[in-house]
Amino acid sequence: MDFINYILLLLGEYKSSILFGIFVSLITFVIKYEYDKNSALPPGPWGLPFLGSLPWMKRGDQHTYMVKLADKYGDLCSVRLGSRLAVCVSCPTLIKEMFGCSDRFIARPDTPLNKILRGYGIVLSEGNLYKCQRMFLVEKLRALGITTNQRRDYSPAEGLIMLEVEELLSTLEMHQNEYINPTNLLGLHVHNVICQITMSFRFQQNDESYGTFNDCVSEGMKLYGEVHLAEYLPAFLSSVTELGSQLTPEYEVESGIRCDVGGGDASRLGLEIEWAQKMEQTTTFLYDVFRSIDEILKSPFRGDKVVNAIKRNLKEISDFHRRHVNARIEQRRSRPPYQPPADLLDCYLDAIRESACDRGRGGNRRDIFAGVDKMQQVLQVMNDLFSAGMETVRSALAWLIVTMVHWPCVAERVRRELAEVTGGPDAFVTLAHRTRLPYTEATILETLRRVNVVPLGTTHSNSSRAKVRNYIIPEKSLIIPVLSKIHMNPAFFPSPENFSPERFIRNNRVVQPEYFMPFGTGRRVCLGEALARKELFLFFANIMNAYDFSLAPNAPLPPLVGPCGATHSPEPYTVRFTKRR
Ligand code: HEM
Repeated sequence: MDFINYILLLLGEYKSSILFGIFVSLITFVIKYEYDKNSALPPGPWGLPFLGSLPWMKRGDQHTYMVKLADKYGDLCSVRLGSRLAVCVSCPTLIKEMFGCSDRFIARPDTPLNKILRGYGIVLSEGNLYKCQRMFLVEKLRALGITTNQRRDYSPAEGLIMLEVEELLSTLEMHQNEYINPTNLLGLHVHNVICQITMSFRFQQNDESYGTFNDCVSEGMKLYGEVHLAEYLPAFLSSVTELGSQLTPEYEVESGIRCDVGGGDASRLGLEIEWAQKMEQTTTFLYDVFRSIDEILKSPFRGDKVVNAIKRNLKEISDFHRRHVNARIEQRRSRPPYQPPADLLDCYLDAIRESACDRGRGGNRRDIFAGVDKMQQVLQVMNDLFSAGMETVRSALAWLIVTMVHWPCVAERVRRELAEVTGGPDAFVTLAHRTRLPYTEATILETLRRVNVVPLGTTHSNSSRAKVRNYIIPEKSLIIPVLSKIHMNPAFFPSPENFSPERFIRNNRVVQPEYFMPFGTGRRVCLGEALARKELFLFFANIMNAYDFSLAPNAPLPPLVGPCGATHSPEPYTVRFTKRR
């Protein structure tokens, strides 16, 4: 009893010292725990508690930050983005190993933005749905002649692209000798290629709806590719997750043919706007804390601008697709069944009908929709193909004009090669010419390397804890392939700042090293790679063959670095096209 009293007396007397001792031990424990946890991770900066390294990342410039990290910590490093761990990989062999071999690294991260789409579509889908959809799309694109094999024979896809090339060349003729920004014009025709493939539709010149739609797709890519600070904060994450789970399917399909597109949409849009508003509030708050007022005022994505951008974006894009899908469903009602599909939309509607018939007959054919809402899936695939397939190719073409203005000697050599093979500026360049135009093709590859249209690829994630090079990567980390670091690494590309198409030519043939990966690599390699390569070749070679272009006298050269969201595009510039004789 005396002993207990003695202890209590001591506790009373040294209360503050004991509390202090407990506090110090706790802090030491937390630091040691964090240290032990982090010591198993790939090297990287510690960052701030809760925020990680977010305050150091400029919006629209995260790829530069990732490149700097790789310079400092090596080709496998880690960085905290708020509560999320991101692993940046800039070793091509490692990227191939991680993305190519198993299913472990092919998931997509569950960021709030991704949650809004709830895994529909192709870019963000996972698991069984992803596998079935990828196989389905590869097969259907192949049927249109869109394969990586260099086929010499004419394919339907080449016909669609050539139609747009011809239209572009005649528009350029109308604007001869004016200084124009070619980016939107290129965008219109690239857009038409993907519109034709997906829905047999094309925009006309001066179509007013095109301008708005085009702005939405571009803005969507920009917003999607940016790191929004608020996306990575735990408190915010939970509220967004709640919103995500409330989103209900807006399309109902019965017997595989009815598409009810009324109701639900407004409430879904409302939730997404609410989400965007919350995100913006938090982002603005953090900006207020971490950046100077000047910088905030300069940011083009402040305040209601983000909310309006996302709002307009979602509405315009979904309205557009909904109109076309509805019109097609109507059209199919009045046409004889079992006609060959005209485009991807027809392929999908056929698949929906077939699965309904199969179910009706009690069949057990594999369901390519893996049990998800079919019409929602179709619409999101269309959306994904539009976004992924337009902005990338348009930016690459706009960059090709910039690099040709920067390096006129290369442009001259491309034109010489084209003249020798095609016979002159009045001829059309086709895919049959491709193998005889190695310098032209190598110039396209060198542009993709030098400007990096998709500098950070698309973020992957790991479904389970993984060990890589003796480091531990906790499950559901963000895995970022830093493609721009690889393409500007002097160990792979000597004097990387120089523009030298010759690095892709050996014995007069185009050779692409394994570490050149502008379309990513592995299981989730770009689905549109073959289409993009055909488009880039046909548009670029034909423009170069038929036109000279130049900047206004005394105009500065357009910079080789431009705004970057999911894609990296050039700053606006103007050039004058003159028909070659
Ligand atoms: C210059 C043009 C293009 C470039 C540089 C490019 C680049 C890329 C890259 C780096 C990825 C990420 C791969 C990964 O996750 O590891 C990707 C994915 C993707 N791209 Fe492209 N792309 C281009 C054109 C296109 C076109 C024309 C289409 C449309 C048909 C397209 C559709 C897609 C799709 C659907 C994915 C997601 C694939 C998946 O998750 O399985 N891309 N692209």
